[in-house]
Amino acid sequence: MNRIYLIGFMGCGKSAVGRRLSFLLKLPFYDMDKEIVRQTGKTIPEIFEQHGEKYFRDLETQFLQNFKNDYCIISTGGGATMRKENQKIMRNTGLVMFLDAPFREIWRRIHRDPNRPIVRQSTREEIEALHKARYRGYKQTAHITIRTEFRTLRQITQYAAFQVNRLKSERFDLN
Ligand SMILES: Nc1ncnc2c1ncn2[C@@H]1O[C@H](COP(=O)(O)OP(=O)(O)OP(=O)(O)O)[C@@H](O)[C@H]1O
Ligand SMILES: O=C(O)C1=C[C@@H](O)[C@@H](O)[C@H](O)C1
Ligand SMILES: [Mg+2]
Repeated sequence: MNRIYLIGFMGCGKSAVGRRLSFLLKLPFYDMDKEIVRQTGKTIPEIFEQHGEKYFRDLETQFLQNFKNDYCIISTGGGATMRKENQKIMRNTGLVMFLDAPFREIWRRIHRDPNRPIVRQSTREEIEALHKARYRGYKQTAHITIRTEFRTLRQITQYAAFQVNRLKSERFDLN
């Protein structure tokens, strides 16, 4: 139990909070999407186009199975909590924090981004339905849910750091 996983829908703030938390707690930061891009030498849209979504989901599971570093912060892909297998690995190897942002805010942040194949191919209603369908999975996977509405990135990061320090003595071995 010595990693911190940030989970949640696309655009909820995982990368932005992860970077700040990494600085505050002095722990290295890994972005799962970026690691997959680095390992495959392909962009995420390329992976989806050339190999399909299932292949990308397998890469996510492989990343979680093979990742060896401890004492770090990992920002996960927005769909990485869909598989039970992935949920298990995350809960068993770290503290899992769900950044819970309201859908209208998420949509405002992601709808023009060309690097998100799922958003590019879908309507707002479809993405909202996906958010709804995944919500329970995020809640179930997380040890802690952080509601981000009306909070700045700084406030969210400080709250996350407070939770890490609070839980450290109980079950989270970061020393
Ligand atoms: N609480 C917040 N207040 C203001 N801006 C925010 C907040 N959370 C995130 N943002 C901004 O929203 C955008 C999306 O955030 P970010 O890239 O961190 O999301 P993400 O969860 O990593 O998404 P993905 O991994 O799917 O790309 C960024 O420009 C980020 O600075
Ligand atoms: O929500 C999703 O299914 C995804 C989110 C991104 O982080 C990437 O992992 C990819 O674009 C798929
Ligand atoms: Mg990100």
